[in-house]
Amino acid sequence: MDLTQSTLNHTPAALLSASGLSCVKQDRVLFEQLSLSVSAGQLLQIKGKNGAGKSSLLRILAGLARPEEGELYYQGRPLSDVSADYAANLCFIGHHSGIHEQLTALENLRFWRAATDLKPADDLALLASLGLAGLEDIPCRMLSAGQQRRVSLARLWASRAQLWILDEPFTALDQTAIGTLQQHFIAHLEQGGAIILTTHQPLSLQYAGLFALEIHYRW
Ligand SMILES: Nc1ncnc2c1ncn2[C@@H]1O[C@H](COP(=O)(O)OP(=O)(O)OP(=O)(O)O)[C@@H](O)[C@H]1O
Repeated sequence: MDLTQSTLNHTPAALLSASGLSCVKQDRVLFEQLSLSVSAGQLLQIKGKNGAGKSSLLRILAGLARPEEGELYYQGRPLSDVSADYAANLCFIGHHSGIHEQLTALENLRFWRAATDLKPADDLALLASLGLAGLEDIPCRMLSAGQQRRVSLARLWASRAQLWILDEPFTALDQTAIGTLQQHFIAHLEQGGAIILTTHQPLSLQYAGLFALEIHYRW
């Protein structure tokens, strides 16, 4: 089983790299000796069947869970030494939308800006650009699944983080929204950003810096 990207390195040129990662859940080894790296301008897609361990890997890469074995490096330095810098330069959006359902779309964005120390900006215009005009003041629990996902993803337009880690970002989105998001991915990558994501949908991006890593399901 090849769980090592061909571009692997831990030099400062790599924004995030990992070596020898292993993860065990419920006595099942999801993956072991997994190594990867992502640099500015690169998008790394984590592939694998349901239950293979993609979300578990993303949580480890985001610093939200610890691997059984292995090391993570941010800009060539052990993640544990630079965790605050890493967190400040990371936008993680997990499987669930991560929005507060009792709050409106606008309140969610403002809450998130405050929590991440971002300056106030024209969130009404941002929400309108994501097809949410007229829905800004409705509690998010009353929005559709795709609309809630759009509110969640609005963070990617507001964030200054260089690294995005996204778990199934296209879930519940219609084709228009998927197209808008993919264009935004390209713009982020062209500006020196980096993205690690999972998706069960084929990526239709025309971009040179795309890489993939497959986690093979293990019993
Ligand atoms: N918190 C947990 N406690 C126990 N087992 C867990 C936990 N989280 C995940 N697992 C198990 O780990 C395995 C991998 O789960 P994970 O969510 O990483 O898979 P995935 O590849 O993202 O799947 P999918 O494509 O369905 O989203 C599953 O068998 C799951 O039951």
